[in-house]
Amino acid sequence: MPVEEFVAGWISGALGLVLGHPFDTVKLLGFFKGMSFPIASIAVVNSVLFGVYSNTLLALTATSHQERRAQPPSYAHVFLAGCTGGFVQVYCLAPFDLIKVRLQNQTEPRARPGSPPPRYRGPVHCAVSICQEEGPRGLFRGAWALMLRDTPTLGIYFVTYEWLCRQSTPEGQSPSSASVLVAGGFAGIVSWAVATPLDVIKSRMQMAGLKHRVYRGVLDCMASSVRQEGLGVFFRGLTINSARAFPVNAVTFLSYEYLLRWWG
Ligand SMILES: CN(C)C(=N)NCCC[C@H](N)C(=O)O
Repeated sequence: MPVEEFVAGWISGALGLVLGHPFDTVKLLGFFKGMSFPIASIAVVNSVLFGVYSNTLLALTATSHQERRAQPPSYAHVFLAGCTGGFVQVYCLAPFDLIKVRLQNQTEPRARPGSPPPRYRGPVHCAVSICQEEGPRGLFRGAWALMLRDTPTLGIYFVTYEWLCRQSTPEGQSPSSASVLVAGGFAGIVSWAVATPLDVIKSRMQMAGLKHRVYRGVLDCMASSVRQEGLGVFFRGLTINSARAFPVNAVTFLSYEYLLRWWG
């Protein structure tokens, strides 16, 4: 199994995240809180995403990343490979994402005189506290919502990227840097626009019992949220998700492509 896509995914994920973290936490007035942790974690998650995506395409089309410019895979295969990568990366992402959301929801990162101490002192303390309070399975709170969010949207993510690259690149040639940046950025926007409703539900499931009531499942969380806040609740954070998604994914795809060209 070629490993270069896993390595390129790891590095490109870290580079993309540095750009996106302030956007990600501004939704919760957090800015740069908990940044060091996601760099390591999302780099690993991105490595799994791009590695599984590329190797699934290899299994479906018998073409390597380099060969795919001359023999482009069908969009059906790209979508299926993207969904597979999206499904598998949830197993890595779920604990990391839960810890990130819990830390970002702490508006008081450090104890201040007269104010209650923050619930979690950092990512490791957060993980240990969740395990002690809920058992290891507690680290996968919200994983179903994450799986429903990421599996289809990552198929859309890679299809959008491939389609936009092909629209701006002569047949059989590699896309230019500008094409990769634009295609990656819009792939991020389109996929996050589709993902936002379940992203809202996912975050509520992850904060259940702390900031939201405990839900009986994804559907209960959706119904309860609509009852209390209307259908608009599903689009909370859409603007910031989209503003963040363009630079993050433009850089992610550009660094991924260049690392594989350099490697290949
Ligand atoms: C809609 N979703 C969940 C995605 N498009 N995920 C893949 C992009 C991940 C990238 N590190 C980011 O944070 O945007």
